[in-house]
Amino acid sequence: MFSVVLLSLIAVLVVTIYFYIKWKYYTLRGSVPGLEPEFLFGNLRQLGIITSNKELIDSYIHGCEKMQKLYGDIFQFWLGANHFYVFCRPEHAEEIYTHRHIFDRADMRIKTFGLVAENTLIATIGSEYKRHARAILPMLKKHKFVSQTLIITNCVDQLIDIWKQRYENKDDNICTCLVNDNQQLLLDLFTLITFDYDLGNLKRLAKSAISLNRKENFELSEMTNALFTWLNTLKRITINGIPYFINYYLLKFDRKFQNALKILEKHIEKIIIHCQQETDPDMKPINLVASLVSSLQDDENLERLKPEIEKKGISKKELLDELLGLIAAGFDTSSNVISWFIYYVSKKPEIQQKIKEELKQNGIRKETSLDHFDLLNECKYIDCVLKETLRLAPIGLGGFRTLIDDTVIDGVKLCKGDTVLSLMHFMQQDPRNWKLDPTQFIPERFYGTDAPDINHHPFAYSPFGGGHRACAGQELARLELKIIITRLMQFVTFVDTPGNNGGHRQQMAVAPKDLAVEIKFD
Ligand code: HEM
Repeated sequence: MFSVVLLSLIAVLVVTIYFYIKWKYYTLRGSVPGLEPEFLFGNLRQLGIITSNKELIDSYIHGCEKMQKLYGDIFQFWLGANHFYVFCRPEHAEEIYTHRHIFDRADMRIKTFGLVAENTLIATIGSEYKRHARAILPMLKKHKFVSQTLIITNCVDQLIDIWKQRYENKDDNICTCLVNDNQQLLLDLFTLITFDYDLGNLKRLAKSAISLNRKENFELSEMTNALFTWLNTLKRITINGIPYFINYYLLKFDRKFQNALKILEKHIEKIIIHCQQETDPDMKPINLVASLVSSLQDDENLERLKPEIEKKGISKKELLDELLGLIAAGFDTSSNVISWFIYYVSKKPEIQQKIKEELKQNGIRKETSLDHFDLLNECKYIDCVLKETLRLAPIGLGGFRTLIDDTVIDGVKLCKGDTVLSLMHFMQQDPRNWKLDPTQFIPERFYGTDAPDINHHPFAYSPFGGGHRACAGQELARLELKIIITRLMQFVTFVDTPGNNGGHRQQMAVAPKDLAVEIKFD
């Protein structure tokens, strides 16, 4: 009898919890249109983004685009358990990005990043954010990197040599692993210029190209492997639909993830020691890691006891999280932009030709070393190509913000705690915002003072988000991408092939699913 009562009570409890979670997390709110979400999956399965066993088969961007077609410019959306209101007009973006006292970094970002690196800039707000920003933001300004041009070109040169080894004068000369190649390029390059640390992936890639002439037989470095485990975990917890506190405990017992963290801690400890040995404490920090290391707290225990507003500097754990967060934010985005650039220009040889002519006109030939970024100042067409790539490439959804006060956008009442998304990618391709066909890759839309789309609405184009929480690395990103594009165009031409079909593959950012080009060496 007792056990029957107990079982009944448990059953009632489970059903109550189920309905509570369903009501709290998975129910349409107010009058804003949207698809009634499914338990755990939200709208992801309904929109064909994931399968029933949570395999990602399409990008979140396609999902949001389908919703816009169904419901118009304002709708609600569930990415797993994460609910947000989506806004699709530049006027909405302006409202969201310019009112920093109402819209701050989104809770879902704080919580998901917080599970894998709770102290990264991306996952902090208020005084804690300001303390981290003081150590990081000044070091991500463009002028801090212009002297690193040679490091960037050296990395690109290594990759071009790898391609030569693999494809020059070979029958099988179609490259289908560019997304991976570009990831290794950006990982090595990013850790070198920001942390003065060589991950050695390009060297490994080169070795495998020489010894086996096969691109698949390539072993990642220990740190890169751990980094990918960490990134995949971040991607998984973003979409697995499980409430945060359960994910928190699942991660505590996830051995693969915990091992990866230990490996990352070990390598980052090495980076810190190397940096401390190399840096003169009386000199100004010369790179990002040096700035972070110089901000390390003298007495962590003492700082921990202070209220946040009085804390100074960052702890060692915070430094580890910052480095991970910056790699996560910086490498996947930039490497996918390069992959999309290659995809778009392989379809338009005339654009590659125009870039090459611009380089020649500015005296930049094959043998010209790009040791001064100033050399590229006059290459305005390349700027337009990069701008157009960032407009069309489906890198991310846009800016997420959580409200810290009630407000109204375009007649929609929003409450403190609600999360909104300014759907940047959609706006960048919405025909209402562009004169020339926005589905086409046309750098000329921005080229020259009277170019057709030069006077677009300022908030119709925001690949780096906007406002006080816009991308912290955008100056670095623009600089490294311009140098990479230039260096590639100094030496190679990308030629379209029958398997070069594009499509979306959702990683942290979105990569082209089928990128297959012939690489011609000029
Ligand atoms: C083409 C490359 C990149 C793209 C398209 C990109 C895009 C973005 C976007 C859309 C956001 C969200 C902005 C918002 O919510 O308004 C963001 C945030 C961020 N990005 Fe980037 N990013 C790129 C490269 C980088 C690089 C190279 C770094 C670092 C070195 C970086 C560091 C960050 C950080 C730290 C944040 C969070 C800022 C904050 O929370 O205040 N990003 N990025």
